[in-house]
Amino acid sequence: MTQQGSITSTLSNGNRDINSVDLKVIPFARLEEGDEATIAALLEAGTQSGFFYLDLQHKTSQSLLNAVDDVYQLSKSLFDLTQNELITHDLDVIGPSKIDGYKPAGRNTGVARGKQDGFEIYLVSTNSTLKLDPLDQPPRPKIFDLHEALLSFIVEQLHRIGEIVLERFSSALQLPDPQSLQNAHRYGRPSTSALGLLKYPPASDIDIGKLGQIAHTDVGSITVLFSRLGGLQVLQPDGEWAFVEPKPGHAVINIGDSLRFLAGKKLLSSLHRVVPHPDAQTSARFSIAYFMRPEYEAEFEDEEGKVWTGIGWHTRKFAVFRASMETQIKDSILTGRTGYLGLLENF
Ligand SMILES: O=C(O)CCC(=O)C(=O)O
Ligand SMILES: [Fe+2]
Repeated sequence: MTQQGSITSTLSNGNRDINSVDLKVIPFARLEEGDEATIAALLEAGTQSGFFYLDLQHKTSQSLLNAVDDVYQLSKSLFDLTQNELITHDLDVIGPSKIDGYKPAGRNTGVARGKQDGFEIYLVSTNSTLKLDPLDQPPRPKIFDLHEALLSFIVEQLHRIGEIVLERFSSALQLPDPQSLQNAHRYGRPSTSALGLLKYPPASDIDIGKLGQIAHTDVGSITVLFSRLGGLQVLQPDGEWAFVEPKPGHAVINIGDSLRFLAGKKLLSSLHRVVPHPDAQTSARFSIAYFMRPEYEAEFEDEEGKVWTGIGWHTRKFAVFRASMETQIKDSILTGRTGYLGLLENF
């Protein structure tokens, strides 16, 4: 059986061959105007792969692409701060939801046996960007306050992209309640959504005990990702891992657990991980991810028919991210598969 996402091409990089996946490309402008062929392609990507490229090269998305460039600069400056400064905003200390603050490398399990994770992340919750609770604004590095307008703009734009994707999935899947997906993600309602700034060190500068990001399905609904260097890999139907190469002017979008569950398990929450890429030998890899996640009280059923709230599933999943590999392998929460962690071999 041929499945979208199973076709790989081999890129040549120096002496190394790199397996990469040919994802569907969905032009956002066509999706927004409701073009039927584009919606059909979206549905195919969502049901057969769970990943696609969103083409943002139309002139109406130029200001968003400019904002993404500005957020890269912000992210570089942020991670130039000392560890001592960043750790004063420790995400595990700021609050139980882990949606605001800094996580240093090494706090989670990593992508190879015996390793911890190799990436830093700073999360800015959408609740705090939109000031949903003016009394609960976690203190953050000054650089964010200097770029408040940029953060509000990009969150609004990326949330809007998420809403369009939800609307189109909703109609294409002919869900019993045509508003159910949108109603679980209302803009301005408290949710675990967040903008994530991630940094992976260059291969030349890797700490021996820390590597990449462990294989996982995303906890939320839609992840909109931008990066300039490779490293992200998806598990394909044939069981092989393949790189999702970055494409200028495009975002990489993937579906997470919450959307899969909200859509009656008709969409795939694809397994992915981050490993060192041959192109990232000497440069650090920065990625920008908008994690669109359901409202706290949205409800859905997991694979076994157990009912969760948005916040409940989030809390459950993050406990597993922090657990040992022995615990992670015992159930399907992290990867959607019991007994499989998708570790990088020979490391
Ligand atoms: O950095 C990336 O490319 C992917 C990050 C990711 O999968 C995540 O943080 O959930
Ligand atoms: Fe992810």
